[in-house]
Amino acid sequence: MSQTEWDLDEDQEEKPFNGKYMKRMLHYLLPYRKLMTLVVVVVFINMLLSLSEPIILAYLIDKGIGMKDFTVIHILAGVLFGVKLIGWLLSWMHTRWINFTGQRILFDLRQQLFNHLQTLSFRFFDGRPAGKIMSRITNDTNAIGELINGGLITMVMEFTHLLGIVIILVWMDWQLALLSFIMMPLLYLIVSKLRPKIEGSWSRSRSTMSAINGNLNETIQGIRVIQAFSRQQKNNEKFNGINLRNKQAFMRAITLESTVYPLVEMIGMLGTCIVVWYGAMRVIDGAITLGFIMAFINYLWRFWGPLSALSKVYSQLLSAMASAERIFEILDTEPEVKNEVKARELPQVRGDVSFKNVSFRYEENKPDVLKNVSFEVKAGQRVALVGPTGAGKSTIVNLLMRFYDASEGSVLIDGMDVKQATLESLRKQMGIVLQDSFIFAGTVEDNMRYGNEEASDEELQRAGESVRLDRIVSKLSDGYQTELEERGSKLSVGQRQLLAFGRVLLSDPRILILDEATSSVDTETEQHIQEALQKLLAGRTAFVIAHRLSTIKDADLILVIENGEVAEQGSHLELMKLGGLYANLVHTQLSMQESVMLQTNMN
Ligand SMILES: Nc1ncnc2c1ncn2[C@@H]1O[C@H](COP(=O)(O)OP(=O)(O)OP(=O)(O)O)[C@@H](O)[C@H]1O
Repeated sequence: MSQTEWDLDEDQEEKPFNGKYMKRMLHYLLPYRKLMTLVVVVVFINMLLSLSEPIILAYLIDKGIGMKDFTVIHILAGVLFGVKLIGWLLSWMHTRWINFTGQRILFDLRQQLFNHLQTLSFRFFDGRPAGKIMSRITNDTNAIGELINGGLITMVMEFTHLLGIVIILVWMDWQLALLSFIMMPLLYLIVSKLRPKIEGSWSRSRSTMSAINGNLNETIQGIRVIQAFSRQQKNNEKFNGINLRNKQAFMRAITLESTVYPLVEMIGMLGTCIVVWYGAMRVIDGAITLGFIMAFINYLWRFWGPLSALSKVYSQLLSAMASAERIFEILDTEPEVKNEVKARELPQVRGDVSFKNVSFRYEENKPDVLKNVSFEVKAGQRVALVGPTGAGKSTIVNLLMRFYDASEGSVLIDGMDVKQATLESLRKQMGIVLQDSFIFAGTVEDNMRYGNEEASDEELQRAGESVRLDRIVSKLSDGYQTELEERGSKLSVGQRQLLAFGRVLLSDPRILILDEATSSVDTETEQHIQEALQKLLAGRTAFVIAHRLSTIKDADLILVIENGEVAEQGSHLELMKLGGLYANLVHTQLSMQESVMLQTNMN
């Protein structure tokens, strides 16, 4: 599935309320419970202060202006100012505290996810595009952070605010209060009918935006292939389609929203107008005072704010539920390959390796990729793994590194089952160089020291010289301190390979795994690589997924893998004598080489 398709097949944006997830989310608040209690108290006091304003105003109108009492006017104006000032101060405080805890919670959650992610086994990453995992760590943690922090406080604050207003309105005049709520059923009907439509359109707008991002990502990553195949026109059409869908979804959402909310406000206003009309008449009747009706109307104005805030928090809550489900799914995934309870440190190994009747499948209910594989390798031997593509060569080294555990049988190092060793002590003694070595952003030295930070400068220099990296480094602007970009894009394929050799040599593993590069480099670099390789392999048990006849011929043991089985094993001479699959492979390669040489000579 392409990135774009994954994005169009967007995860659900909202999920019904789930008490279990809510409890788990609230757990993240626990370390900050004291501060949060303080926030709730401050918010509550602030709400009381804010609710007192219309009443103060009413007194000011009735007792001050109405009775022409300047002392009351002075005092109440001062009180009003004081209330506003304290309110502002309290708001400043609780906003600061909420932001502080919000950031702390986000920090904790992101850190926990990142730490956990690094422990997960390859199988977890096999079936998930990197973009999706990244979006979980960024977007989904944000959604949860916003809810457990701002959202919950808003909920408490606005709910008590709303309750306070209703109580005051009923306390002031229950008949007038009932009259002002006359439009509520109609409002409820409109909002409950239209809100899902608005939310749905926004959700579509977001998911099409995500598809736009996915498409951009795929285009940037694959720009070489796109241009090489001249696919720009086709890509434009595809992008146009997604872009159009995004525009339409946005327009629908904004049209609905700009119709519905003014409508809601107008209907709300109708209720207020009825109160104004009826209240004004009662003021003239002398049944109520001017200050009273002013305060009453003021509370009515305030009524809508908490309602719309609560409806927003509600959708925030549902989208946080969807995010929580995705995040907890990652956090609840146990690493498949992990230290057994009785795992021991693997002592310094000699390097004997044996596979005993090992079978393996990548997925349950799928056929075995390795079938009953057995072989013995003595310490210091060089093993060449050869065979057609998809035969299972990489899978063998994956099991040796314990990236996956064998489904049946056992993998032994110096006679000890790798499952009994702690992962760290096992992998510390192994080194792996893949065809396209991953280079991290940082300096050449950082990359060299990746497996052994404590190495001395001399060791670093020596490793660099051994693999002929020093010649490349001396041509770089800052030598070993030259900054490399992510994936080492400034370096050529051959240079990246030599750097990877240097990195492994410095970590000095007892067992080395090497996926020999198939891509051709110029003869000089090839010669450097071969020389570096000899240095690297010397004195270590080495498994080479070999493509070059020269490497294969030099091997102490050749394992010919076919359809997940060891079809033949032995030395070059033994296998040539056997005249089987290996002999055939060698003949094919030799005749290919001859025809290339013939062609070169003819030209
Ligand atoms: N992560 C994975 N999930 C599912 N199946 C996989 C996975 N990796 C490899 N396979 C399958 O397992 C089989 C063996 O793959 P493996 O990579 O070991 O072959 P290989 O001999 O190293 O091939 P090549 O020389 O092309 O690298 C193949 O059929 C492949 O499709």
